[in-house]
Amino acid sequence: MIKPVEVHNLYFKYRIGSDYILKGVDLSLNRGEVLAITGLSGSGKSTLLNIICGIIPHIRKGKIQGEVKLWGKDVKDLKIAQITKKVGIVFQDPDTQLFSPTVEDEIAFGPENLMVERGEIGRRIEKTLKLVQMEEYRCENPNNLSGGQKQLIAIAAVLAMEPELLLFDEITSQVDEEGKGRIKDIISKLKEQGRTIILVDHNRDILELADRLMELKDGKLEVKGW
Ligand SMILES: Nc1ncnc2c1ncn2[C@@H]1O[C@H](COP(=O)(O)OP(=O)(O)OP(=O)(O)O)[C@@H](O)[C@H]1O
Repeated sequence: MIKPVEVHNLYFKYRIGSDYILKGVDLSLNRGEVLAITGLSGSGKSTLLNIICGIIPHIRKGKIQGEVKLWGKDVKDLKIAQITKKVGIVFQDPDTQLFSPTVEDEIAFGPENLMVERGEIGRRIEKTLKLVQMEEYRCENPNNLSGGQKQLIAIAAVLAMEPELLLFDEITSQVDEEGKGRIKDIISKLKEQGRTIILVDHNRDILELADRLMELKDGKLEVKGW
């Protein structure tokens, strides 16, 4: 079966800053697998996720060597719009991801860009708001929500695009304990649905949801736990 992600001997350095951040990363992810990645601050976890979703090198530049394949295709040969259809990323800070006047508009934005039909967008709004248990906030301005609630909306907005691969980059680091619990429940449900996920996190409860745990250390991915 074609793998969603295959990375082989990946080296990467930013234009500014002379050292390589990634120094021979190998990674193979199966469909339906939940992979967790840990590592010290600055070890390159976000950099790796940004390469997998095409932000690097399409938006942020740097020097990449090695192979990165999504569903068997080299990311170099894919346009960012092609990657966005299949790979969704949620960042640590929801404020970088929210900009619409209402929660509903926010969730509709991604599918609208993907030219999804109006009725289907409505269904996706209902489905994702239910999953993150934020139905009563549909008409709110996202700016009026708490940090944890904003993160739930950022998750819903990405899920509404129905990506085949989800990347969660420290999505619990700016939310309180209740928010962490809710995000844990959401990831559990996504796992039950057989979604393919790479999550970077420091929260043990979240990491334990993964099928596999790896650590990014000295520029390489190592098997860390189970
Ligand atoms: N746009 C950039 N230009 C130059 N250097 C960068 C850029 N973004 C990140 N870096 C550097 O690359 C290294 C890896 O950063 P990255 O954010 O990938 O690490 P991380 O493991 O995700 O860290 P954290 O856990 O703190 O989020 C760090 O030394 C960082 O300062």
